Amino acid sequence: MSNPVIQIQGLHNYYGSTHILKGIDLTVEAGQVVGYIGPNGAGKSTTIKILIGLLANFSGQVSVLGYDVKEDPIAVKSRIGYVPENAALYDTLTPLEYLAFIGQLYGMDEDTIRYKAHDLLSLFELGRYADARMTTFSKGMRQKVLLIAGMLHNPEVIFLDEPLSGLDANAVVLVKAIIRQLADAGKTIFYSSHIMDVVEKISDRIIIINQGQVIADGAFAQLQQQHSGSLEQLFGQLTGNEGQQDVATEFINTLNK
Ligand SMILES: Nc1ncnc2c1ncn2[C@@H]1O[C@H](COP(=O)(O)OP(=O)(O)OP(=O)(O)O)[C@@H](O)[C@H]1O
Repeated sequence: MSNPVIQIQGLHNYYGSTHILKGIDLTVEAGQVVGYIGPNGAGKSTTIKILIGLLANFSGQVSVLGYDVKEDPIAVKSRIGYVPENAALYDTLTPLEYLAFIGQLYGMDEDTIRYKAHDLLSLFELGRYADARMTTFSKGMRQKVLLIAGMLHNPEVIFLDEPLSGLDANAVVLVKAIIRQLADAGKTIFYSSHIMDVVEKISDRIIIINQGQVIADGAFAQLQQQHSGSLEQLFGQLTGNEGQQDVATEFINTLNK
């Protein structure tokens, strides 16, 4: 392996006495789209927060773009992009004001921020809302602003936590194309999502974690050599949740009692 963008060795993390991440080892090269998937509570967001220097209560070696995230979290934060799940936007601001705030944090100059923010908002069909307060924005409109905020400074590595949340079908197609083209241009995309058919289609590599451990890692075609079917089916087989039809029947039987 030549020049890894993300390196994780022996990563463990606890919340209180609960052991969440139980020895994660990963190396990610530049130009890959990596889908990081797993059941609710598996530890995906926790891993991403550690990778971006937001969470320091862990043991093990973690570096991004060659910077140790514990020793040098500021260097990491300034070079990566992050689109958080369920982010609280400062919604009394307008998109332009919010993006100006984010751009300044990244040291961008005001003119660049203004024209980029304006153009990027227009490309996401939010141009006419650029100066509107975000208090009235729908979930998808907020998500679009968050996506732009995470990429505005054109980072080398982008971490996306459930990036398609609330987006309409056209915006999903657009974001998928942006992710693909960014990776083709050499950027690294590390993202977590529960939308299996999208993960299946856009990831060069899929990493499945369950209860804080990596249980599968490879291109979709490689994973299929051991477990045939769609990613959704494979996910069910590997994470022990294959009987969802029976669970649904039991759910309805319980409703009918
Ligand atoms: N701040 C916290 N304090 C205590 N426990 C936490 C905290 N954040 C997360 N956890 C616990 O850590 C575990 C992993 O959470 P995490 O958010 O990383 O999961 P996830 O894989 O992203 O799940 P989801 O798919 O539901 O978003 C869960 O059991 C969660 O309850």
